[in-house]
Amino acid sequence: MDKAALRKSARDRRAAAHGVVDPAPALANLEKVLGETEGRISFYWPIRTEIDPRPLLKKLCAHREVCLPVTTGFKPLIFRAWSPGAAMVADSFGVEVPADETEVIPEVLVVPLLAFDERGHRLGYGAGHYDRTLDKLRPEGPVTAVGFAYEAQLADTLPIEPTDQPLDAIVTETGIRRFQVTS
Ligand SMILES: Nc1nc2c(c(=O)[nH]1)N(C=O)[C@@H](CNc1ccc(C(=O)N[C@@H](CCC(=O)O)C(=O)O)cc1)CN2
Ligand SMILES: Nc1ncnc2c1ncn2[C@@H]1O[C@H](COP(=O)(O)OP(=O)(O)OP(=O)(O)O)[C@@H](O)[C@H]1O
Repeated sequence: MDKAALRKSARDRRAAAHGVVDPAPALANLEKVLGETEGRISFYWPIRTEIDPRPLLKKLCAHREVCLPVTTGFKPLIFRAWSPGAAMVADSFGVEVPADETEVIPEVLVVPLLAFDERGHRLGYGAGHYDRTLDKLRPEGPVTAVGFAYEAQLADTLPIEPTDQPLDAIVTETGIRRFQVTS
């Protein structure tokens, strides 16, 4: 299957899970993984049928610094701090982001995705935002990238590009997969 077909299939499977699969176990698994990390966490503000990490964003912001990604074109993401009640605006890709433009840098990233495989590779929307972001952040210091998805988004095999940045872990409602990241 080519990437367009993989994206369509994964989008359909994600949509079928959304609103049907109870997200509570996925959130509990994500809380466990994030509890093993230190530093500022980037969450994401969900679009369409992405699994919603915001219950944990709202819970963890009491004792962790949290932020959200902002697109500025086909470039690495930048990040803005989030706190409850923060004013939000749409960014260049139509995703809600904090209006306060002060930039921060995360050590931990909760990464949205369309499909993932058993080796920790992900397929996103094709803009390369998280690949570019991890490529930039990883040489600057330890970064933990955690994919968050419905188990239905598992794909048999994904085409791997040289620029693909593997994930350190993938969390779904059925469990936690951890990977040895060598790059
Ligand atoms: N919630 C969320 N925030 C995110 C991302 C994401 O995947 N999810 N991103 C991840 O990099 C960045 C934004 N990048 C984006 C790239 C493409 C599209 C988009 O709308 N793409 C296609 C297809 C989407 C679909 O049908 O599901 C479109 O234009 O219709 C949105 C955001 C940062 N913030
Ligand atoms: N570090 C990088 N520097 C420059 N271009 C990059 C880098 N990483 C990825 N790209 C480019 O971005 C695009 C990413 O395409 P790919 O299909 O891998 O995206 P994706 O991982 O599905 O999407 P996303 O990360 O936005 O969710 C490719 O054209 C790739 O060449």
